[in-house]
Amino acid sequence: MRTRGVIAAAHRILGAAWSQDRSRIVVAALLMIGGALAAPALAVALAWTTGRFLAGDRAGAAGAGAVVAILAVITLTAAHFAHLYYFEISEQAELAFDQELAAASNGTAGVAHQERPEQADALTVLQRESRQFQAGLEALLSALGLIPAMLLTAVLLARVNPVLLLLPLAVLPPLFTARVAERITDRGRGASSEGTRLALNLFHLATAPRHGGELRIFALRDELGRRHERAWSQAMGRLWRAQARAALVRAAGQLVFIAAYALAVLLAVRASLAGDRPLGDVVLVIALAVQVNVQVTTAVTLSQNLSRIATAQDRLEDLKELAAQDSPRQEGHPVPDRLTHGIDLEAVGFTYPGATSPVLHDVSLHLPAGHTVAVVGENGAGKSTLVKLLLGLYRPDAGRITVDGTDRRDLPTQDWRERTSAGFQDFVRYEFTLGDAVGVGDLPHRDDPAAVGAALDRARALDVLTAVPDGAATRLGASHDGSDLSGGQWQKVATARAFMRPDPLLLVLDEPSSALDAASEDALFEQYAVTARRVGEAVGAVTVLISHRFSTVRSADLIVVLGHGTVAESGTHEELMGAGGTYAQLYRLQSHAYR
Ligand SMILES: Nc1ncnc2c1ncn2[C@@H]1O[C@H](COP(=O)(O)OP(=O)(O)OP(=O)(O)O)[C@@H](O)[C@H]1O
Repeated sequence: MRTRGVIAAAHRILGAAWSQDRSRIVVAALLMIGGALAAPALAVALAWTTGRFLAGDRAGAAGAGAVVAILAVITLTAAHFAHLYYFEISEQAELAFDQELAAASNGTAGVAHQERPEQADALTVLQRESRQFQAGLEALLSALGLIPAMLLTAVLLARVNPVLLLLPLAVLPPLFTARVAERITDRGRGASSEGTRLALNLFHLATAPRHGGELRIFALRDELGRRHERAWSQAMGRLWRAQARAALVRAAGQLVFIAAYALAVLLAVRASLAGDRPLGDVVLVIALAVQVNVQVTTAVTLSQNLSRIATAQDRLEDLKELAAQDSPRQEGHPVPDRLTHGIDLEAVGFTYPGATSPVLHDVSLHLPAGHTVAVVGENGAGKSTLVKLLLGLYRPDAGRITVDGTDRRDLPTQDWRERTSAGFQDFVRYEFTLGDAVGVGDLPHRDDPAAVGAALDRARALDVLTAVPDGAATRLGASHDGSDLSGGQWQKVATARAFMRPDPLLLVLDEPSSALDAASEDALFEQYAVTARRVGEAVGAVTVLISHRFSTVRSADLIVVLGHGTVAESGTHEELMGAGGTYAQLYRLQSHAYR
């Protein structure tokens, strides 16, 4: 057990809760302590009731019985009332953890850390652990009640017979076998997880509305049903066998405690028959011995929970440390108001975290200020990677990128970000109102209907506004009972978001028309050319467009063809056609296909 880590975690949880609302914590702690002490007190009251009853003291027995009832109510309800007091505070602990995790995850300059295997794994584990933090305060408050309750139980048992102090030792075998059983069940879960995943996937396939058409056309219902049943029964068979073995192991451990329990009761009975102790002691031992089992088991579970929280906390700190190595640059060379020269890539090379070979190598390019640049190349050529480097989401491993002669890394990250905009290929579907889903592209103007309307117009997406029931106020996405958009409509919203910032120095559109119909695509590119010209003239912006449609890229001022991770060709449409290389071949191929 990592005692120091656990103490640090406990200190942190209590400290945060204390600073939020002392009085609630005090009341919750008192209720937990009261509830926990009521259990051994109940055993005493039972013994007392028995004694009074045997003594023929009816009134005394009735009074003691009333105390039993009151203590029983306290035992059963105190924890629930305590929960009402600490519930909100413990939810806050989870929220605080989630926020810290989100900050560690997204508070960096780039996104590379999220892809390094060790950090990606830590993130996945921490996302699952977040619920633990909500339970942390409850665990601590329970521990606060448990300690005096265990002490009181020990004192009461020792008074009957000091040998009974050995009872907690009898709880250890069941605890040990419970852990072994848990491991057996875990292994069973692991062995059946592939089958369970497959079965769930088949179930999802068979029930998700969007698969309905295909399933009917190919008459796959029964076939899926058979596969689902096979996968499910295979997985459940394994799990059942594991659980049966685990139950046997658990029962073996419990037998040890049952033997010790019987022995303890026998000791009390013998002392009572010998007239050394009152008969009430037998009742006391019967009730207390069960509590010893509960107390020790709870203590171990609580310390395991706290240990898990401590581990999660350590992981989060490690993640924060690693993320801090890539913290956004706050100061540096000021970002120019307008570009006069442009953006240069000088022998840039890049390898994804965890990958063995570079995606880009020796890329040298001049992207002139105020010009439109089109990037083309086959799937996986590195086009999206190139624009992510330009946007500063990844850092080049080799070479550098300069903005009007200044290394991009010397520009304050936030200032550079504010002068860039992008429509990504894997854009986000924000389930906000339509207005917000567009407006967040420029937070200061998020609530400005004119700015949102203009962005929608630039993206040729005004039809989305009229297609939804409440215009810009329509909540988007399935999670709101709102209007779910089509794939093309979502893409139009993403492009409109990219057009929100009024004067970007770098505007990137990565395949903005992949989901659009032909008419929408033409309208978008027509409007894109207008926007590119406008920002080019206004601030010398460089607009970068990635597209597989050669007819749309031909009008770009510069066309860059990527191949084998580097620049294969670059020039204007006319120059590249004249050179008769890859571009010319592909262009002819596409125009031939269209004809
Ligand atoms: N996050 C990532 N981690 C590791 N490898 C990646 C990652 N993203 C892309 N790659 C790899 O880098 C290469 C270039 O990918 P990229 O997305 O830049 O290509 P692209 O030219 O934009 O392709 P497409 O035309 O299909 O969109 C591919 O081989 C891809 O598998």
